[in-house]
Amino acid sequence: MNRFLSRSQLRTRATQNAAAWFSPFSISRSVHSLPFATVDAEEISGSQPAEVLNFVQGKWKGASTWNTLVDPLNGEPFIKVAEVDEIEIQPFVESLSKCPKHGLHNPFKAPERYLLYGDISAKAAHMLSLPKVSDFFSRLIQRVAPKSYQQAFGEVYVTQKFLENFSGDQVRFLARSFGVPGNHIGQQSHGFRWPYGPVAIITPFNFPLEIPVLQLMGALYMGNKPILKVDSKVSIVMEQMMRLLHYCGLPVDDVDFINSDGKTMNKLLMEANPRMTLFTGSSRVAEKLVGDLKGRIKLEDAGFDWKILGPDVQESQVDYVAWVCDQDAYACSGQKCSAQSILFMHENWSSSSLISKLKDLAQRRKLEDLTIGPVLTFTTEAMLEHKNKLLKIPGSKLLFGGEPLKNHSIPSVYGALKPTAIYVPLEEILKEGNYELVTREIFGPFQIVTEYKKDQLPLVLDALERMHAHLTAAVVSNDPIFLQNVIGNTVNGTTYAGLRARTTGAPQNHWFGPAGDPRGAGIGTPEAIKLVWSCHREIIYDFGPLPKKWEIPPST
Ligand SMILES: NC(=O)c1ccc[n+]([C@@H]2O[C@H](COP(=O)([O-])OP(=O)(O)OC[C@H]3O[C@@H](n4cnc5c(N)ncnc54)[C@H](O)[C@@H]3O)[C@@H](O)[C@H]2O)c1
Repeated sequence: MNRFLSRSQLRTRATQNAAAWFSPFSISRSVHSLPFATVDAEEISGSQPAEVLNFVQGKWKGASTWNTLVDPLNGEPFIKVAEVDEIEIQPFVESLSKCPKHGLHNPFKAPERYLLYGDISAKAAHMLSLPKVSDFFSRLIQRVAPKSYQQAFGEVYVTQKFLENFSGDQVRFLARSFGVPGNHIGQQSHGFRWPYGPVAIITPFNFPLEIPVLQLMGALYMGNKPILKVDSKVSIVMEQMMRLLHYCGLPVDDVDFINSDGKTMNKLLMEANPRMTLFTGSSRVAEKLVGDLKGRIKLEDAGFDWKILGPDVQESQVDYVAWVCDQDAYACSGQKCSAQSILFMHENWSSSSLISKLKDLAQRRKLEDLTIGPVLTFTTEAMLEHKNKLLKIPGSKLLFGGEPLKNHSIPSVYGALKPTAIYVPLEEILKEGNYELVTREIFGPFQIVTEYKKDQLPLVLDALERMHAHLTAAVVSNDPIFLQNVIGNTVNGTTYAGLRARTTGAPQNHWFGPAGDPRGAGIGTPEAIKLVWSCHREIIYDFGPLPKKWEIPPST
């Protein structure tokens, strides 16, 4: 999609739709500004820096420290985040502790709030459907987590559709219970979905809107009171979304929103003792929090996501498969937790034009439209060093990329690398000394490519068995026996299978999350919400009456 063309189209539609939503009095205002927003995504700059606040106990609040963020595209200081430090966490701790373990609502308490959240979701979905609003969030995402307009818009769109899915009565259906007849008259057991009460949500930088909104709303739907912390680099997006949610009727006491560094948040968690924490981010921090929180946590952590190209190749499909590989590995500059990290090609594919087509597609990515852009958690040097280590493995070679981006002003705290692919022989990957290096997640435009011969599928499966993260995967084949073999011998939580299989794609219509780990969380679907944000409670009704002539039996 051409960014400028699409934005002007969006603007026209925005004017029409906004007129239907806002009162006649506010139409002219809505064309120029949004009723909830406190920033203009286009205007934020060194001379007009934006400010990001915290929200606690029903009020927007500053902090004693302002963390200044630099524009990832030019290094200009452009956003000031009020970051709470360790001695300022008390209001957040108190606010969370006001919520009882049985939550703000449950099937026996304030059930009207299930309907309230259906209404809030419907209104928020409608707001996001207004092109002016979706354009605002897409641009704001681009400012802090540079990705193409279409990728940023995708986040807004998924969020809108998710909110539509949980409009009307759908929130109360999440809390659907079931009953089983008992052993005698008057007895019945009922299973209920119960909230945890005070909970915490911690999310990373790469999806500034989608991940926090989907998890936040899931937590609220089930009756919890969350404190939400988004990576400060991008928390401006969620700060503005909080304002939109308040505008759509979110009760101000239901959610606290905090900006802080990881250490302060860690301390807050230890003091506030939330009954459940949902962590999305690196495995390093995830494992630390599992210990600190004594296991009261669910994880969406690192992904070293794989794709296997099966034996069935038709030349007419090569373009398509190459295009999906390019999108999976390099869209959002490889900064999706579902990004393709390693590609296992059957030898039939290596003899096709796949790699040369993949190289052409990767090379048409450019900084101007952000189809390639800054890497926010790896420097260029760190990625080049990783490349050099890989190239020392016997038989490995650079397929393409492997150089810094040119002609840019991305600050050196961030990375800037051309889309890169490195071939490493399968036998070498499996060697003890190499395996950890090759399967290290590089959160950037970086993938490993390897080849397997027709009798080497067991080696591929061995490589997959040894991985520690099992998030997404793709098995590109329409051969049912091949698919059965690979799916039956692996565990990834979100696995695409078939000729059109991809590793990325976390829409609202299917489960997204790791498998093979009892701590694994999920996002997006009713099953994910129920699993992450509620626990099972069984009420066994036993009303009687007592049998006639009942007598006290002997002790047992
Ligand atoms: N599985 C998923 O759904 C998913 C989605 C997106 C990203 N990720 C993963 O996230 C990683 C990239 O994000 P990142 O590098 O910013 O992750 P990160 O773990 O460094 O940070 C994630 C969040 O945790 C906070 N944090 C850091 N230390 C903390 C501590 N001690 N206590 C509490 N909070 C703390 C950070 O401030 C941030 O908000 C990649 O590994 C990627 O695969 C996973």
